[in-house]
Amino acid sequence: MKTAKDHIIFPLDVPDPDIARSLVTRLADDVGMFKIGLELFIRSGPELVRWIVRAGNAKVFLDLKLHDIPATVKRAMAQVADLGVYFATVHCGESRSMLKAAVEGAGGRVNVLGVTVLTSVSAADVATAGYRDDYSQDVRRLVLKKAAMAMDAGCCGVVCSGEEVQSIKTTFGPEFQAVTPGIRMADRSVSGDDQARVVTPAMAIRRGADYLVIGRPIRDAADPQAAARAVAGEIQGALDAASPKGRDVG
Ligand SMILES: O=C(O)c1cc(=O)[nH]c(=O)n1[C@@H]1O[C@H](COP(=O)(O)O)[C@@H](O)[C@H]1O
Repeated sequence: MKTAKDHIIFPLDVPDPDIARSLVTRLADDVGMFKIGLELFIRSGPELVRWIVRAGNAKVFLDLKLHDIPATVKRAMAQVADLGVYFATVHCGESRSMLKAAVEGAGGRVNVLGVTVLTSVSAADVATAGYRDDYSQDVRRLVLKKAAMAMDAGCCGVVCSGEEVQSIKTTFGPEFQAVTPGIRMADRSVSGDDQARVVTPAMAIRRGADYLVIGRPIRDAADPQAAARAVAGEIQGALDAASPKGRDVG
């Protein structure tokens, strides 16, 4: 049975492995998973990934967002799978064969998530990139299209924003995992924010998100532990309020 903190993925978006280790130590009781992204991986490599996996009581998500020709993605994902992490990412991109290659490379040893449309991308960005009007006017349609590719390829789920998560769950069912970044507390902003499609922790849970990726609101708080606990409290409130028949839009 998942507890509130198990829904929280904390990204170790820091440049220094010592800072990352100290955050892991401080937050291990308050979040369910640590995410290592490009910044830390480029600096510290697989050794830090192995350290966090060994450190124990939280899962590890290696977020390298692979995007290349299928043969290259397959070989890279096979290396990721060797590290013993729980989640890894590949961009949904334009080709189903790249997603299939990622799943093949994973070989059932790591859960592959397809990244649909980044939460920093707005409808205007989608229009500028040349997508058809029905996609730029409703980013959700593009997210659903990419999620369908991910499911067809055998991904365990997708990364999407809280604006699309309910449609993902309705369309692809409860087992298809929805990981939702772009999480912001209702009462506090983040300086220089680059996220475009954001929701609160309670909204994400009510709409069906399985996991919330929440970085700066915890990392930059005066007391990151207290901030993580506040997020867990809000998640618990939303879980308690959810009806047994499913969650509604909030
Ligand atoms: O794959 C991701 O984790 C991801 C996908 C996405 O669409 N948007 C997104 O923000 N992320 C990651 O989620 C985290 C968000 O951090 P904050 O914006 O600080 O909460 C960062 O580590 C991003 O790399």
